[in-house]
Amino acid sequence: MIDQHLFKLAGAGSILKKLAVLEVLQAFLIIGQALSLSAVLTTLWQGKKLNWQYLLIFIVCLTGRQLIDLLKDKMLETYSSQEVEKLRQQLLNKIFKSGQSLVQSQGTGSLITMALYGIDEVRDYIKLIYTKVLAMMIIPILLFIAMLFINWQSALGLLLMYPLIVLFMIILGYAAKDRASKQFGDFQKLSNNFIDSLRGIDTLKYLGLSKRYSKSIFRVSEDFRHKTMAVLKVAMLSTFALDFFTTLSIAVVAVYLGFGLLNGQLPLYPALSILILAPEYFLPIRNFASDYHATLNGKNAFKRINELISRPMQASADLAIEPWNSKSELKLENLEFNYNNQTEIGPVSVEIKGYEKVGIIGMSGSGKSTLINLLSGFLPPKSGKIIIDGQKAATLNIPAWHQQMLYIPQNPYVFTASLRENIAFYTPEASDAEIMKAIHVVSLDELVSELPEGLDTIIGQGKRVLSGGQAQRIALARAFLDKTRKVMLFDEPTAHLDIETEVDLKKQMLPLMENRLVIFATHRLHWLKEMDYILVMHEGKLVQQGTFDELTKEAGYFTKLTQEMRGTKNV
Ligand SMILES: Nc1ncnc2c1ncn2[C@@H]1O[C@H](COP(=O)(O)OP(=O)(O)OP(=O)(O)O)[C@@H](O)[C@H]1O
Repeated sequence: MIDQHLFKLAGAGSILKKLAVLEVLQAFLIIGQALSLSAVLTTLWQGKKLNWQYLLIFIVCLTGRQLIDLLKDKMLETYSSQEVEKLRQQLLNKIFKSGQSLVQSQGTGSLITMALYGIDEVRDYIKLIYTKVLAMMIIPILLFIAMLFINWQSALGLLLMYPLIVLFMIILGYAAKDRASKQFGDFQKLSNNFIDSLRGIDTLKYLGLSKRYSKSIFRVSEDFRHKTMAVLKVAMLSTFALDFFTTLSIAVVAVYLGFGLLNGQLPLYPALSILILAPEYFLPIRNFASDYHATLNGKNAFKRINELISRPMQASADLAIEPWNSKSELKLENLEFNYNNQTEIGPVSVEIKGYEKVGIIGMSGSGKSTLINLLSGFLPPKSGKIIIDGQKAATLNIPAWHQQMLYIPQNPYVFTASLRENIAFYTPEASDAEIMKAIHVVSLDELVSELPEGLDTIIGQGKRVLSGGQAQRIALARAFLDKTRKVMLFDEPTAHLDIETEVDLKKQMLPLMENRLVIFATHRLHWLKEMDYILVMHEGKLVQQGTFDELTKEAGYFTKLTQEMRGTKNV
């Protein structure tokens, strides 16, 4: 019913001990409040003077109770906020460290939901469970003992109802739990679906499919609504059942006490004390039950977040590798990778040296991006050997390797930040003159002159949006500014540019590629002539490798591929 991880949070033991002490104190105050109020009412009933002493005790107990509630709230607010912040940090670390593999497997929407709403729900979950469970474990026991001393028959009567209530709560709790986890699953599906449709809104609009897609969102939302209603139905049913049973047992005890009073077998004071204590005796369990359903989302979110945090991290190798230089070597031996145990990529065996320019060519889906991702260390190989700088490594997920890499993907990300910050991404210390030079090299001068605040204009999502080609030129300008990183990984860096712009840009890019290791995946054949060595990919396999001249002389797949490409593409 309650996630055990909750009690394993740092500092849980200490705060639970403090809360337990406060609950015990509160139980005594409840007893004091009931006894003093009964004493005041009894003396008034007997026609005597108002007993100020008992009234004062009553006021002190009542005020003390409220103050303890306030104190508990404050302690829990501070504690839960601290703990969820740590949890959020751990989750974000996991997301950032795992990178694209985690985002791809979980979905962006689901991860956003988890890091924002999920974490907030965990905060409520911690607060509710910590106080309510303790109150339920401590207060009824102490009140029961007090009632045993006041009138043991009534105390036993009230006790009899307890197992029935607990049993009922367990049954309904299980029913609600099942429904709530389905509801949470739907919530994640809805988030992914929504983000997905927002991202693809242009395509949907152009294809005239936005209405059909909005129906699919409507269907998922409706599913979510039905599942939420199912949870609420069980929640209401259990609250009703609990209220019914507790009210019934209090009524039975009240009738019993009433007869005792009428027969003169029971004095007013104990009868009144029991009557005041009886609802307090059931209050903690009622509070727990009424909030239990509200905490189910928190429980599901907490479970999912813990699962994500404890997912094994992609292996990384903390090798101290030298900055890449003209003598450096990278050897891949039978490197293999597969997506979800299905699509096989590899085996790839290749030796890359110094400042070579290595082209990767192949049809769409042949595995070029996957090979680039393996070389960048963003994906972990399934098997094979990597030898970098004479050192063996199971993966290229090596911090020292990343620090020397310039990576330009097919769709470079433009951050919502100023144009200056976006361009000086690798080199925040770059001067405006250097940035302007980089802008000129990648032919972005026109864009800068159009922007109202020049380099200070905020670009990216929600601000001035750039075209695909402009985003790629920003990525190239970033690379241009950095003189220290010696490894360049290009994944079709000019895919969004028209051929004229590309030819212009190529002139600027070629000097940039000098004295660097360049790995360049491309569809465009004219780049291949600039490469020292070419890897030819076909259906996930490295089918040929060699220099441009060697490959053109061989009657292999490369010749067929280039012929096909010449027939369809500009070269
Ligand atoms: N995240 C993924 N999950 C499952 N399969 C994937 C994933 N990414 C790529 N694939 C599959 O792996 C194969 C190689 O894809 P990859 O993106 O490496 O090809 P590519 O040559 O770069 O294609 P393109 O030129 O179109 O970018 C394809 O069959 C693709 O469907």
